[in-house]
Amino acid sequence: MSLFEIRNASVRPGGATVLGNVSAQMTAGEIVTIVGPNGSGKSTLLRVLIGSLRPTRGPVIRRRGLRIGYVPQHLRIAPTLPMTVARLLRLRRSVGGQFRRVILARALLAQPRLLGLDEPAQGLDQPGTAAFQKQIGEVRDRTGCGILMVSHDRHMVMSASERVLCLNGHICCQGAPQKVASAPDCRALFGAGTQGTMALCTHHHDRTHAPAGPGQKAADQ
Ligand SMILES: Nc1ncnc2c1ncn2[C@@H]1O[C@H](COP(=O)(O)OP(=O)(O)OP(=O)(O)O)[C@@H](O)[C@H]1O
Repeated sequence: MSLFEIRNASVRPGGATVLGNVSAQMTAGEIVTIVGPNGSGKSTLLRVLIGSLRPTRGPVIRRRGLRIGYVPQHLRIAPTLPMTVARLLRLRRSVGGQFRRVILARALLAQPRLLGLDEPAQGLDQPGTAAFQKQIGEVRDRTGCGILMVSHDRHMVMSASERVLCLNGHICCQGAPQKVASAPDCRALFGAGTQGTMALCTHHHDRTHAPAGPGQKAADQ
């Protein structure tokens, strides 16, 4: 059985469509990455799938009793935490990668069956990214949990994922990263400036893409 399934879900905070008619599912032990341009709704979709945001329309069905761990894109330290500002800054600066690993370890304490990671490689250098990527694979192999990530990092996408969801307000296409990486279609979506580094979609696009960007309406299907 799937860990979750959403069918034709839409998210319209304040009336503007951020996600339109999105359907997705994921099975246990899968590593899936959501990619897309800035503002294409990746974090929003992740939040819908892990249950921290209710879609405006469409059912979200989760496996009964599904334990979910989540590492958000922006880490907020509670202002009430007894820590000096100097110590906090030192922590963030000196151990950016380790800090992320600690947050991941904390998310794993609850032994989640689904782990949502929003930009887990953010702030990591290449060795840090490679180590993190290895850790993610080990976590999956050890626990069998499904891992759902949002990432802009090509190495994370290409090496760590088994399936890629390409998003631009709706799911444009999905598939194995190595299968979709060479597709020319997606260059238009990600822009020529990427020189194809994020050209991750090979599937036929059944609609033209509106330019993506913050504040712009996504195509609602
Ligand atoms: N609660 C909200 N109310 C209004 N607009 C929202 C809300 N949440 C998200 N948005 C808008 O939806 C769009 C998608 O946001 P989201 O953070 O999901 O995109 P993203 O693909 O993760 O972006 P990035 O790559 O920059 O992190 C943005 O234009 C954002 O401003």
